[in-house]
Amino acid sequence: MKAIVSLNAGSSSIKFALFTLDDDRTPTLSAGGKIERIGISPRLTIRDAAGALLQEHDWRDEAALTHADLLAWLFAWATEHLDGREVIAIGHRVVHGGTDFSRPCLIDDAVLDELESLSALAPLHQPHNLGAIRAIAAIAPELPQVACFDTAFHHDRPPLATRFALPRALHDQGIRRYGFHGLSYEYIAHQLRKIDPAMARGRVVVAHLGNGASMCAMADGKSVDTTMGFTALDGLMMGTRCGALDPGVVLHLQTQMGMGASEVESMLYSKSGLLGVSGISSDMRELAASDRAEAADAIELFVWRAAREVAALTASLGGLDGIVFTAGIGEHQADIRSRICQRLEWLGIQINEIANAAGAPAISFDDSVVKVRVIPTDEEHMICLHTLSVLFGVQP
Ligand SMILES: Nc1ncnc2c1ncn2[C@@H]1O[C@H](COP(=O)(O)OP(=O)(O)O)[C@@H](O)[C@H]1O
Ligand SMILES: CC(=O)OP(=O)(O)O
Ligand SMILES: [Mg+2]
Repeated sequence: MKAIVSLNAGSSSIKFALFTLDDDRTPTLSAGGKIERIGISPRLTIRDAAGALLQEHDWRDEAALTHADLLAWLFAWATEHLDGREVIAIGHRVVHGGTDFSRPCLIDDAVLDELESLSALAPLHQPHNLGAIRAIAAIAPELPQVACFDTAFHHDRPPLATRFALPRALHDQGIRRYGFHGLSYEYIAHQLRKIDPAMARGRVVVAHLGNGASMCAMADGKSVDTTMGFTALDGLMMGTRCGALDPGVVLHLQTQMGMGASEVESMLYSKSGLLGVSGISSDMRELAASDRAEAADAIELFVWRAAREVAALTASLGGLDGIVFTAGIGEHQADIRSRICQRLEWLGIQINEIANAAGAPAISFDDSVVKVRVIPTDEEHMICLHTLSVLFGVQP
């Protein structure tokens, strides 16, 4: 049986899925899993389509294990467990597509070189995405690999939303707001159309709150604005990233405090956010379980910034009909959802605390002006559909 593999290397995780194809090329999930907490204490789980556990592994306190180490482990596991399935292509999430890549594409050396030149704009992601592609090309040079871009969903936003108030020439050189998490937003837009078509046609803010976090303002399922910009540093506070920051701080760190560019980069990408403010962890579950004041400060800032960005995106949309929470924190941490919504009551949001705590899919009261939903994201599914579209020309 033919199969497609989707690989999604995030900043703190590698998610993957194996889909088998029936005769008319419809994909069915066969197994999927994730290695999470990379850089802290990696943990792997692989499940079959029914959710039954196939494999579990804990690399306790092995913070030094890299994405590449863990990928090698995963290949070895996959090779042993393909059970006669023939992998016909691998689809990858590639975080940055720059100005040129507005749709998924087959990867060749020229594409790889161009994507490599964008690595500096996504240092927590692009090197892992491209590293996986190169590793697979070395083992199976004939196997088609497809790049699916996080930036593509935002490509057709109104031009205003892509512009920085910088000299015009810089925009033309590609220094503009791109936006990320596009595969997740595209999947949510598809799901929302099925689950709640009226809301899908309206003005919706999708809050992708994971280790990386951003929000997308969607009108009729299309991105009109988003919180991330030129890089995945902008916007919300994240696990280890600062989010929106007065650029004067960067100048001050360099000119007055003598920090070099790479030191500043490492501070903004890897030592800030929840980790930087709490001094405890980048992992929201750990902070929620902590009774230390620093953990509470970090969570409060995360919530406050999130509520502020929902309001900003509401201005971009000219009003708000719905909010969708998704990704690790958005799907699983009811208290964070509740606290963000409480700060937005003035917008007409009435959250049903019982439904929210119970993990229900709709978490606002029926008469809430703004409807609030939780929809689990599935970037791997979107990657599979895009890979099929590149191979066989069927649009997702
Ligand atoms: N049940 C859960 N599973 C995964 N992540 C969770 C869960 N509950 C809370 N989280 C939080 O979600 C964040 C990870 O989100 P995720 O979307 O998996 O990240 P990534 O950006 O690496 O894809 C962490 O802060 C984690 O603590
Ligand atoms: C773009 C981004 O921040 O991705 P992730 O959430 O996977 O880190
Ligand atoms: Mg992610």
